[in-house]
Amino acid sequence: MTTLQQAIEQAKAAGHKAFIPYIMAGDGGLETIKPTILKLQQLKVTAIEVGIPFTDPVADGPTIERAGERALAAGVTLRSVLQTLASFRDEITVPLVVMTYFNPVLAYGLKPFAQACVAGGVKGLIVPDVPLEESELLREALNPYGIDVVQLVSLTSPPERIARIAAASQGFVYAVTVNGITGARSRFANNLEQHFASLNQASPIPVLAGFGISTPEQVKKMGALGDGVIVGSAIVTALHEGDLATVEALVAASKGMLEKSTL
Ligand SMILES: O=P(O)(O)OC[C@@H](O)[C@@H](O)c1c[nH]c2ccccc12
Repeated sequence: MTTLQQAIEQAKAAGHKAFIPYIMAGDGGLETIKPTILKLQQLKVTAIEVGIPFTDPVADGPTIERAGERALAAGVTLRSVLQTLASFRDEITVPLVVMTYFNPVLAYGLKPFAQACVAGGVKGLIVPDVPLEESELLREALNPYGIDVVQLVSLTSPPERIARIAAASQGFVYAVTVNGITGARSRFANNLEQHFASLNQASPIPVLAGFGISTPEQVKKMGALGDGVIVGSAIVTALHEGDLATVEALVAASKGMLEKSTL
């Protein structure tokens, strides 16, 4: 079992759902990366998805797109993020999952990228613009360094494709809960139960829901469909506004600490 999967299984064994916050690395400047990661680690999140700012973030909605623009304006790059992670590597105990588009990785070179990930304590990788058919390239480059390559399943994937994605994914399966881009949603499709039931059955590893989840109630509801949730835009907004109470409430919901459900 990989480190990432282990962390998720530990949450499960404690009676919790996994909670993975997404942060835009360097939103607020490179120097914010360390305190942000250490704060989230202190809140006992399961893992942290570290987003790399990119000029053409095709899967991202306005919240993450703007956060990326702020980080890019601050001069943040894939290389400087990985160097920053390496600078406090000894203090990182939570598994980190880097989320980047493929172009910066290609420009870096797969092997130097893998080595820089290891130096930064990275345990997993999400590259949304590399489809299943091309993903072997990433696994070949990253797996020798103990880094998982997480695959995304969309709502429209047919059962046979779901099975192949679940078999190839490592650490967990990222089940996208909406058709479209990242960002808070007030409503979700009503066939999610059915979709997750077949996904849970097809997957030998944990299944986490992500996209659109932005309130403690949604964390509870979507977490219940599988093994946990990934929350991006709501976390990015809260961190940008310095609103730690919201971050804490989202994490608490994954641990069953919601006081009253307003579902
Ligand atoms: O922002 P949301 O709707 O909470 O979705 C999670 C998401 O932000 C994060 O996992 C992510 C950010 N950018 C991505 C691109 C593709 C897949 C996933 C992501």
